[in-house]
Amino acid sequence: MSNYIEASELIINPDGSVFHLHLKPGDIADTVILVGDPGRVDLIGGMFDRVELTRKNREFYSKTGVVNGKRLSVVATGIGTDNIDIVLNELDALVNVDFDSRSVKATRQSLQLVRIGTSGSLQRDIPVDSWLISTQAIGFDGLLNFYGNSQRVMDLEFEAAFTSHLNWAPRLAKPYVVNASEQLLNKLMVPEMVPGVTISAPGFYGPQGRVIRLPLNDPDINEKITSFRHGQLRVTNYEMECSAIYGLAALMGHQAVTVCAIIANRLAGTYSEDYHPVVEKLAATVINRLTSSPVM
Ligand SMILES: O=P(O)(O)O[C@H]1O[C@H](CO)[C@@H](O)[C@H]1O
Ligand SMILES: O=c1cc[nH]c(=O)[nH]1
Repeated sequence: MSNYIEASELIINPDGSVFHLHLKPGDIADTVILVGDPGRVDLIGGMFDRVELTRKNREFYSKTGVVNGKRLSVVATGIGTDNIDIVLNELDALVNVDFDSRSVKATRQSLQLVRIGTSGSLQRDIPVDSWLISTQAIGFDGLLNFYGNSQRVMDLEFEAAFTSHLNWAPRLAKPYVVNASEQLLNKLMVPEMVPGVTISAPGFYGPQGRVIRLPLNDPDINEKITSFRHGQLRVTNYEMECSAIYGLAALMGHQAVTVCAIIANRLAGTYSEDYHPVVEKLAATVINRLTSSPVM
């Protein structure tokens, strides 16, 4: 069968679960909340009316349950877009690959993927403890460039304006710009939510312009990012996963959105006194919006 996916390409564990996530087809809901911190899975699982299953392997900790009569899953991705490559490919395989015949199903299923994360602000007027929703993501990680036809989901005009403003260094991966799902943006847009454009960086320190001991390749990079404008849009924050979630979701036919609690303001040099209640209220709000009425 030409469609056959070899054992080395999609690794299925002896118990029938997928290699890293240790989840089996049917274990995940249509709506999946993605969090970086595995500790946030217990927080969100604690908001479920009933937990149906819990799985854990490495940093990939998952729960599926029911809230307000709607099935939801929460999956910890760990940190970084390299982990997102694993999580998105395995979640997609769980719904779109027949594990028995090892072939792609004739009918594709679209998941709703909602990342609840933490982030650092790049604009002075977006203070710590704000909530931010990412209308677009800019990937500094380069992950999406490995996939075929990926330019079809990229905003190349935005990319060109951004790289020109920053005088983008040729040794860095080409940044890519991808939009969030319009439907999920509308669903989660509450008055407290600040809309913004989010950079996903392939590191927390140098790649986000932080200097501890090592100097930066471009010491002015954050100032240039803060001053960049593309029409009405400005770049608002750094985190480490959103670009790959938006990019892979768009290529695979899933919907995705990211909301973050701002825990640091890079211009003011401030850090939240305690961001945990901010994340908890954000998660409760997201779950309420996702389960209070049909999303589709
Ligand atoms: O709080 P999470 O979801 O992990 O998100 C942010 O926090 C981590 C860095 O401290 C990165 O994963 C970044 O994206
Ligand atoms: O500044 C920050 C804060 C949280 N997460 C990040 O990636 N960067």
